[in-house]
Amino acid sequence: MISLRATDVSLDVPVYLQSERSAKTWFSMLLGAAFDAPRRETRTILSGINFEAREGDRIALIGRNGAGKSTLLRVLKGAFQPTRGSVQVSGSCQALLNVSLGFNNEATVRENIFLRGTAIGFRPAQIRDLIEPVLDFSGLQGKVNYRLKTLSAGQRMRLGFAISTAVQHDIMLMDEWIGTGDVEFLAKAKERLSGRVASSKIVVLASHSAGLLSSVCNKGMVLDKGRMEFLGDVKDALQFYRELVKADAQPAGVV
Ligand SMILES: Nc1ncnc2c1ncn2[C@@H]1O[C@H](COP(=O)(O)OP(=O)(O)OP(=O)(O)O)[C@@H](O)[C@H]1O
Repeated sequence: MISLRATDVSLDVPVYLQSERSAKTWFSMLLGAAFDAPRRETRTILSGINFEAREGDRIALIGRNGAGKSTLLRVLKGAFQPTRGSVQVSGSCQALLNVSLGFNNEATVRENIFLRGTAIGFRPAQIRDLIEPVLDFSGLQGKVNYRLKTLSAGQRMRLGFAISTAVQHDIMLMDEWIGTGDVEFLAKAKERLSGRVASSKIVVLASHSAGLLSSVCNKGMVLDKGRMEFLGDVKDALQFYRELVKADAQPAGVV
């Protein structure tokens, strides 16, 4: 049985704040910048998140910039350890969060397929079988022995995308759709993602596009300042979010 459960998940991170400078001269400002010790504070980014996703659930993560969507995806993937609470994952999990994770600029394309494949959790034998399909999908057959740093940004993105999506998993965690790359690759990438989403048992997708979220997802979770404010049908979640934003835009004192 495939499932994804977050139990009372909270995440605190340390932040280092530089004190406000009101120096009168550029020299005292320079001295302040060099010698003022930053103040350490703890900031809560996620607070008390509880939910369980089961087979067939496609959850839209909805919220303003900085609400905690990407952070929650990273905690679900295990990239960040929650400060309190726990995450239980049953099934294989693919995260499309950072397509250049595990890349090394000095290594060749072939070596990077190994590096990235290892970072994702593939075994060496599995990675060897993936080399040809990855090169084929990314259109980089002619560049297999080139160093990564000689590739364009779009070619690197193609490579990262081709590796990350090479294998179908049970659970898919995604942050927006990949926006770079040329028109031809974008069409290919969308087709592959649609296939992966359709064959995944559980999907969690963070995006600001209401159209995309309502076409892919059946449930929606609204995050605000790291708290889960709503979980339910995706249309109700989008409506809840619109009202939340509208209420905050009202002048003080207006109900
Ligand atoms: N490593 C970190 N240290 C300190 N604060 C962080 C760290 N990572 C994220 N934050 C803060 O956590 C909050 C949530 O960030 P997150 O990237 O999860 O937001 P988001 O909802 O995905 O936003 P967006 O829609 O802009 O992508 C933000 O206020 C951000 O500044």
